[in-house]
Amino acid sequence: MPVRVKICGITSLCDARIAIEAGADALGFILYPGSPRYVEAEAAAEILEALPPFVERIAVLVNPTVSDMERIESLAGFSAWQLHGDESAEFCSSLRPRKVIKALRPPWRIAPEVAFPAAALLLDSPSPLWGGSGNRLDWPLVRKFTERLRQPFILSGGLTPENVLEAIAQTNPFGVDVASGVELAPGKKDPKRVWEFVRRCKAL
Ligand SMILES: O=C(O)c1ccccc1N[C@@H]1O[C@H](COP(=O)(O)O)[C@@H](O)[C@H]1O
Repeated sequence: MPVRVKICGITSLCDARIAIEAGADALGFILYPGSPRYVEAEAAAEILEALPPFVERIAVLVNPTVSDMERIESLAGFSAWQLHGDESAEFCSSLRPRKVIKALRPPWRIAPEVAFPAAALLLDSPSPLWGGSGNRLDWPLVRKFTERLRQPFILSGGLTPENVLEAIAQTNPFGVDVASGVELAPGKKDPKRVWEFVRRCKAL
């Protein structure tokens, strides 16, 4: 199965179009105010309205309340929710039927054999800002953990056009997710790096 690619930290329609033209499957919008890639829900909604179909639109949040999510839902049409904080299994379960991607950082405190109530897990590296650190995960450790996993997982954390093929070869993820590794500056994508990242993933 071809690996799915998410380009995260989109803050403008121009960058969204670059990622789509490059062949990305999903775009991520950081709705967490502590991030240098923060985009207000109203601004994200304007970008989403201009996007073509068949592109996943992911809202990235850190420890949201249900009412935060309901407010965003009233403004913008996201297709899935990437929860990047300390959200519990019970909280994720309560969000059904929304599609949840739950981000986890090592040390992983879940048993991989027990399905977590989320459409997918996203494995990221530790970060003081919850995400977008550019720090790489220990891929052999990821492999060991995911071998027993019973649901799709997305690899993230410090991926770049230069290392993504090695990361995929070592971990065999359902998808890959990149924010800082394809940027000119936080919140501004580098078109060449976006194209190169997607091209390498899709050439597999
Ligand atoms: O990118 C951010 O600023 C961010 C902030 C808060 C939560 C998640 C965030 N991004 C996610 O972090 C990972 C890894 O990013 P990077 O490629 O290492 O820069 C990725 O899943 C983003 O979706």
